Amino acid sequence: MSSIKEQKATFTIKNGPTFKGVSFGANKSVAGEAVFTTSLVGYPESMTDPSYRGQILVFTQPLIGNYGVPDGTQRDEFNLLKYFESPHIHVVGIVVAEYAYEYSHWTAVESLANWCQREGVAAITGVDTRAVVQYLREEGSSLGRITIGDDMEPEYVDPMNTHLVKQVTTKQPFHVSAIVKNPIANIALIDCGVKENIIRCLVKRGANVTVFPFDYRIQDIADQFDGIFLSNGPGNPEFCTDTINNLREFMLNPKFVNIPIFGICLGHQLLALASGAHTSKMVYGNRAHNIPCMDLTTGQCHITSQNHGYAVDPSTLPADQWKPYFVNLNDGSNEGMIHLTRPIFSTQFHPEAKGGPLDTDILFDKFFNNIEEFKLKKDLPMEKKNNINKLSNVSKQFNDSLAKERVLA
Ligand SMILES: NC(=O)CC[C@H](N)C(=O)O
Repeated sequence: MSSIKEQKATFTIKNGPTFKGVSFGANKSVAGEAVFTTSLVGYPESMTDPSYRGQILVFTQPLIGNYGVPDGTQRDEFNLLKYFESPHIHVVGIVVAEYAYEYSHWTAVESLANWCQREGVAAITGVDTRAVVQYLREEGSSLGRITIGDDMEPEYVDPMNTHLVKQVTTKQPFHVSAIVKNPIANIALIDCGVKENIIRCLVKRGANVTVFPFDYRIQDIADQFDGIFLSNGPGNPEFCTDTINNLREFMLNPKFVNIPIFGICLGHQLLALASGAHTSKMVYGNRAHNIPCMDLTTGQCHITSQNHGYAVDPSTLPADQWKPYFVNLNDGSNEGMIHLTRPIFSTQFHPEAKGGPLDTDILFDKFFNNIEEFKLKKDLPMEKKNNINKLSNVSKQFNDSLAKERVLA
């Protein structure tokens, strides 16, 4: 139960309506981009997803907080955070219709209110979130602010004008071990704000994962790995010029034509930009756990988890190299691309789905199949050629010398 004393709060959309409510979070007025998610569960995961950096998140699920907040420091067998997608909250504020002042769940260690207060995150309850969504759907994504009590109204700030990836990327490389005797692959992951469950989806399949900062020169180390992963992350993809340039150099180097790549969300957008395609801001974005996407190679529909405000324009994909892989069956937007000749593909949605449906988890298996094929193709001396377990030569010494979790500062 929360011990806060009731304090009024106001949620205002720039050039739009004002909503009066009650504060249940930090005593701190905030400004950011107002976005909404229609997901029914998963507020701890969404709020700690680095892709939400700088945003005010409006939950359309009317009752929020009823299952409290789990212990964000607990780690699993891979030393990954068990319940959170990164160690801290990335949204600057949350807006809910009805905050559940009483919570109950076997994993809960504190209330959503306490967590927001500890993390300096504003929270307002009593808002007609249906009206907020109606407004945002008509007018498109907008800036917003939450003002606590009689505070001075904070200036509106557009987080999309900042290099948010720089803020959330690991500051040094780190290594997550597969904890099996014979790891099946060494994967290099470019961290633009990676979610813990993406790393988990890789290590639980038996790969060692070395995570590099967003601007790490992937083209200098790629030949020591069996696969490259490009992570999700916040903000406008066009800000990540370092990553885009590195990827472009990588793609142009004939030495790397057989290396598998898999990119998710921002990773998909960066791969598209590196290939010469364009991205643009969507009207209000897609944030939900139930978005139908069709696999254009099979005609099958999958229900997907999403959180993005930008999209790739598929008509700008160089048609001699790429084809669209998935399409959104609600709004027709691009949901992925696949290379015509190389083992490279990417998705706009989140196959790791934390939270959300696991329909597209098979895409991680597809990435691992590509890795197996790549290992078979490797130009090894004849006597080693049939040894499919022959791993790339990333040095154990290098991995051992690295941090074992993301480096925040
Ligand atoms: N989840 C993500 O990676 C989001 C990608 C990008 N920041 C967008 O909003 O489109």
